[in-house]
Amino acid sequence: MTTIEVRGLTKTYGPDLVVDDLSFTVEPGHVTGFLGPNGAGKSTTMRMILGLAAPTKGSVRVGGREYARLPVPLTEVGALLDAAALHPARRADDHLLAIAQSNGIGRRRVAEVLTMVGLDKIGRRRAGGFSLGMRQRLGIAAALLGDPRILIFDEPVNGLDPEGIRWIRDFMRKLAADGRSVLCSSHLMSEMAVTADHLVVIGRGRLIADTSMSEFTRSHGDGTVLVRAQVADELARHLTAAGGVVRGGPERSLIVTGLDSTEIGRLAAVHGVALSELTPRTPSLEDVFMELTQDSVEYAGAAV
Ligand SMILES: Nc1ncnc2c1ncn2[C@@H]1O[C@H](COP(=O)(O)OP(=O)(O)OP(=O)(O)O)[C@@H](O)[C@H]1O
Repeated sequence: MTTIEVRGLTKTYGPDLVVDDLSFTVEPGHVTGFLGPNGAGKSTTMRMILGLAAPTKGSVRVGGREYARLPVPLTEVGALLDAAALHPARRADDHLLAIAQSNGIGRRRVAEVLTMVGLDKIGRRRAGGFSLGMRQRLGIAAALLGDPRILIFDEPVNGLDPEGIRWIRDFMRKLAADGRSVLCSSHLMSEMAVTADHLVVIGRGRLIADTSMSEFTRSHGDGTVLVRAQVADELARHLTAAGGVVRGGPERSLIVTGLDSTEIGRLAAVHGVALSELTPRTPSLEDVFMELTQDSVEYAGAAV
């Protein structure tokens, strides 16, 4: 079994309810994006999945068992929580070897994971001199040591340059394509839009959405279509007569609601109106996310 099953998970710190009756399942073969505004409870949830924090209520099963009951956890689940958690004076390969040996994993696997993350040429260098991108790769190498079927990444692309972001994105997608379960937290919506297949969205510790990426934007979309025609006014009349709601868009375009692009194309053809553009518009993941979580952000900025 390669799933993560979170059931009724709850965590309080003193009077603060940080994770509130959260239930979701992370399935193999997908990158599951774990989204939420700052302070939503993502890291706390991940720490409970990994047995680093005790739930106040509820349960988590990793590969069918509680983390504490996994005989060799590293072979079941690998995690990148904080890439800065390195001994700066230690060489990269020694860092990995220490983790490997304490889990009964051999030296050969250290060389393998260094190659997988592209650090094989610099494995003898001290981690203290590594860039953030290299540290992230080293952290991922550590997570892969036990060849686990489940991987958890907490904000893996934070602070990385575009090349580093692309590398991590492609790597996560490859891990999922191998049939692994990948759970990746982020508050970067645009990044998740091109990385994740499935989304679990939380706000103030509560589940807001648990859905496929396409369903997420589709079900929350306003379903507008952008249309351009030489005779925009005439087209607008026909569309309105057919039950559409039409308003002016950028650069003399029309934004239509209430009719889909097939229907608009058909009406244009029937009335002999040539179209130069017909674009269904789904809202960006960021738009949907902002709308869904607006009540659950910790500190909202004033409009400027
Ligand atoms: N050990 C702790 N003691 C008290 N409060 C804590 C502790 N750990 C986390 N919290 C609080 O729990 C809330 C959720 O924090 P958490 O780090 O899980 O959120 P997050 O979604 O990962 O946020 P971010 O995107 O900012 O990392 C925050 O309000 C935080 O201050």
